[in-house]
Amino acid sequence: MTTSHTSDDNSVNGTSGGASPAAATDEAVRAELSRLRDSIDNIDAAVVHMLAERFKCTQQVGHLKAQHQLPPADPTRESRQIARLRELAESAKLDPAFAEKLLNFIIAEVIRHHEQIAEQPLTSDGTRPA
Ligand SMILES: O=C(O)C(=O)C[C@]1(C(=O)O)C=C[C@@H](O)C=C1
Repeated sequence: MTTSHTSDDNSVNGTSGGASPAAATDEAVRAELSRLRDSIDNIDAAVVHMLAERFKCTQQVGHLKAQHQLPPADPTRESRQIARLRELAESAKLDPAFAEKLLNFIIAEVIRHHEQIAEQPLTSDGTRPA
């Protein structure tokens, strides 16, 4: 959406009296921006909640791996995840390179957590503190 303003148009800063066509356009732009930002905020909240759930799962994986002396990283699994995510991204019209970078970023953090868990000393019952 584009808006053309003349050089003496000061409706953007709210001093035009509010009745000019430009002021009405400005209001429509502000309303559209606000509607889109509300959706962005909802999507960001969903992303945070989904990531929190993912990290709850990977924390359990970290404990399982530490308990059974399995290495924190599994490059074979990662390759499959990346190939799958790139395909999903393509069909969703999302840049596959971006999807891959994002997954690698998340996995790097998970591996860091796995390493921290493995470094924690075992408690008397043979488990590690959550
Ligand atoms: O599936 C595993 O083995 C995990 O530890 C989880 C996970 C992931 O975050 O998806 C993290 C590290 C591994 O290299 C592969 C995958």
